Amino acid sequence: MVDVIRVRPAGGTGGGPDVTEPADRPRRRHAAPRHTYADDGPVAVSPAESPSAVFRRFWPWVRPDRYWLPVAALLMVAGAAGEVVSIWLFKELIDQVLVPRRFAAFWPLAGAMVGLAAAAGVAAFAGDYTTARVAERFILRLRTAITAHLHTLPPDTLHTRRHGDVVARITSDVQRVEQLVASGVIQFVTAVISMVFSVAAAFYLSWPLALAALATAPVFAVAARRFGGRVQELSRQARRRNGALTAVLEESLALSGLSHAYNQQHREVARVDEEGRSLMRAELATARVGFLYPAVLDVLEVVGGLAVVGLGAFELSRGALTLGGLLAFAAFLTQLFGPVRTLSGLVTMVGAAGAAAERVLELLRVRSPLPAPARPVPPPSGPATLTCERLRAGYPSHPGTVVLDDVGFTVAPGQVLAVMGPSGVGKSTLAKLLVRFMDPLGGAVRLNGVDLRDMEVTAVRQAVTLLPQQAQLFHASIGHNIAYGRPDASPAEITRAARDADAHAFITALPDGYDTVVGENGFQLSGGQARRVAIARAFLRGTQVLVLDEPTAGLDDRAAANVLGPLQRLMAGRTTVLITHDHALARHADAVYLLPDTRAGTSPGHPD
Ligand SMILES: Nc1ncnc2c1ncn2[C@@H]1O[C@H](COP(=O)(O)OP(=O)(O)OP(=O)(O)O)[C@@H](O)[C@H]1O
Repeated sequence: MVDVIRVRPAGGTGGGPDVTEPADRPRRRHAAPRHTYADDGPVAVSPAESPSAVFRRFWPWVRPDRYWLPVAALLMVAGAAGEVVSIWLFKELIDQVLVPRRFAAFWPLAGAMVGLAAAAGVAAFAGDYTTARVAERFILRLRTAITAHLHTLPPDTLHTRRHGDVVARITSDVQRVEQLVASGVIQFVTAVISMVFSVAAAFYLSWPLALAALATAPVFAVAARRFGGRVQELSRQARRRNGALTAVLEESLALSGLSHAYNQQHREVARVDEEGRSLMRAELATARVGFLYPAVLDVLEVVGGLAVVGLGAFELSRGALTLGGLLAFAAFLTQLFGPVRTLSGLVTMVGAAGAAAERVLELLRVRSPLPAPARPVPPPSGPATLTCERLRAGYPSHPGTVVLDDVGFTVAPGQVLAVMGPSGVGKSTLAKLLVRFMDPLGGAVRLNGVDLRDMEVTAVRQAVTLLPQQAQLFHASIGHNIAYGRPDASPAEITRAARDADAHAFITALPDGYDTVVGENGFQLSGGQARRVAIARAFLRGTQVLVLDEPTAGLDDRAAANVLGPLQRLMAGRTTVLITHDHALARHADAVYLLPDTRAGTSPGHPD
């Protein structure tokens, strides 16, 4: 029997907060005609962060491997030190074998050089591998942490972002951040220690030459500062463009059916091309500055080298230095420039990684709009009564616009309440409130009298199952999709749920039965089949409260009739809110609630 509980006129009186004054009347947004894809440029700019703030913020993900950082640095320094010592042996080779032509001294020196090279090679290999391990483990931890963080956000918060851009931040931006806080640190420490070694050795060999070689050092420092800052600025653009390209690509592939149907493939190609060009320009601008820096260093290196050779010739002529000493000095100079080059490379890398870090941090700063309760109440275990009390709801993206106002009803255990109303009246918004995907602006949703806001979001979902409008299937086997809400379910339980949902017959007719992989979003299934798989999933979960959001939407009469039986079985004995346009389906409810229409100038709610 269908019993109309209540029909409320638009902006009605009594109960809810007063929104009847024209000036205060909730506004509905009317989207202006739009012919472009997005009005916000590629993706939003993330706030700038100082390198030290970036380092502090990411340290927790480096921390578990903090002892490996000095180990890696030491191994790499050992490798570098081996090279310094081998240069020293080379000096001895010249001064003790070549100049005095004493071949007997050759073998011990040659043996020492080979042994040293092998030891240095092993140390360098171990250092590089340890660095790579620290780096990869950091990336893994951070990526997992960001993903976990994103999953604390309700779907609407996540959907306001471009998914492709989020993916770019979790993949390529995270990789760059790693260079800054893990491998970058090791490289920095190694380069500094190697530099100290080389400078000390150079001073030991000849302090006038060492001073001449270091004369250009201040110019290096100034150049590093200027180039580093510029690279960071340009990298910000490049990272944003990279996010935008991934976002466009993702959207373009997801909507390929639409572009084919409307013969707009060329426009999708053009969009990707356009974003690709923007990215290319940004990357080339960064590369120009990034590559100019080593070129400037090259000139400085030549100037330093010439100063050494000029002064070295003088020192040689007055006998203050041996030929071997001069050649060794020249070799040290290249050793010295090695770390200097590494450090200068780090300058541009820090700039690029800093820009990526800002984007990752911005993502980590997004907070869930659903506050956690101070004293969480556990979910009801037995029969549940669902109550909506003077519910008022709107979206933060449209402040001042009220979608639902003064919505009130009670659904007793085992009852089915059909919620109806014209398109856009807020039916799906109500569904989101009932599973706490969002909180109301006013009023409350209660389960056995407990406000959903007093429960952890996970507790709410332990008690309430939402069957969304779209079947939402993973690119996985049917069995996996059915057991998604209860991964511990046995094959027998999965089969029973599929039988209850009238899905068993078509599943067993598929080539691999329950192991058939259904493709992204279940594209290998018909709409009705996908819907029945989703119903089986809800069966298996078996919560006391069900929220069914348009379970027959998009199905033709026959497919809708096919899901009717499973739906009735699913709803039996459960507290159910059945949101629907479908009068045939609503007839199976115990009562019907017509959602009040808050839209200006529209008539009171009638079911379509
Ligand atoms: N995430 C959102 N952010 C801002 N506004 C939203 C959001 N989702 C829905 N709205 C707005 O809320 C209003 C109600 O939308 P809702 O999807 O709840 O309606 P509905 O009754 O389910 O419509 P339909 O029957 O067509 O599915 C619409 O005006 C819509 O524009």
